[in-house]
Amino acid sequence: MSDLWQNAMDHAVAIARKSGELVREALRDDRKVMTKSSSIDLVTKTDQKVEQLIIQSVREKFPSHRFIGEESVAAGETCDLTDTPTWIIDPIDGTTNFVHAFPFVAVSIGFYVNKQSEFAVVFSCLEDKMFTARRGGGAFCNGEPLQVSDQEDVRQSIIATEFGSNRDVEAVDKIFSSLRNILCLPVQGVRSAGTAAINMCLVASGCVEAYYEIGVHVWDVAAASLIVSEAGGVLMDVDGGAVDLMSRRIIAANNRTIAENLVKEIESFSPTRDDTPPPQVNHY
Ligand SMILES: O=P(O)(O)O[C@H]1[C@H](O)[C@@H](O)[C@H](O)[C@H](O)[C@@H]1O
Ligand SMILES: [Mg+2]
Ligand SMILES: [Mg+2]
Repeated sequence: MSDLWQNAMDHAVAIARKSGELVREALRDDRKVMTKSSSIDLVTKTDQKVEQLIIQSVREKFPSHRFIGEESVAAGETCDLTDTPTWIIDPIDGTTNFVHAFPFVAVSIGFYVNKQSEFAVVFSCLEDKMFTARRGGGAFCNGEPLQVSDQEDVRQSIIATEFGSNRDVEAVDKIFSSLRNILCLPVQGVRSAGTAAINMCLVASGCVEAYYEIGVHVWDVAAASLIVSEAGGVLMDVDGGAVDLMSRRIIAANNRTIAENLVKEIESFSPTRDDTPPPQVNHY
């Protein structure tokens, strides 16, 4: 039977590759930085250009589809996931890396129908690694199948996490307290690639056992979540419940045992959800 979404997935791979070329060119010539919510929440013209490129090209081919894009939401678009086919886009995952030429930068495209992930593309454009997954069809890197690590012992694991862009002291204290608990289990190592999507692809590749973060956004994790689950991994909320992509909290792990070990050590908190409507402005 033919795959209903094959055409869309082929387009996602092609446009992610083209976007990656644009990112690589910009890395050589144009990394002018602007800020969003704070002095450490960075955006560049390239983030905006890539998001526009992806949205315009998809709109031409699939006019009825909807979008959730990081830079469109920053510009005031809503962040609602409905049953309509929706492309969830992070044009540059790892903007701070991009600005500093730290070599992990990804273009991330997730595709959801009826709120279920159908396919995913994460292009780690400086490593030239194209990660893909199709629901029920497995996960791949440059066409090679991916499989999570079979490690069951957290003490023999590497855990990835990030510090995010929240510098609120209470949140930073919780982040450090969780990190301290996990380091002192002890685990064999803690790593940060600087991008949620690549951290999760490292889980899918079996290089790290788990990744967790509080403060991510839906566009950071929408694509890589399917890549992790299709590689045999699990997704969990930091309190141990089912993951909710709008909640800005995630554990992506090779198996439940490792994920549950992390749940015990993480001091959780709840950032403002991505699907919270913006405050109403009264024009009297
Ligand atoms: O803003 P971009 O798209 O570069 O993405 C984010 C990363 O992916 C996070 O894991 C990470 O912790 C950062 O906060 C960063 O916001
Ligand atoms: Mg991102
Ligand atoms: Mg981004």
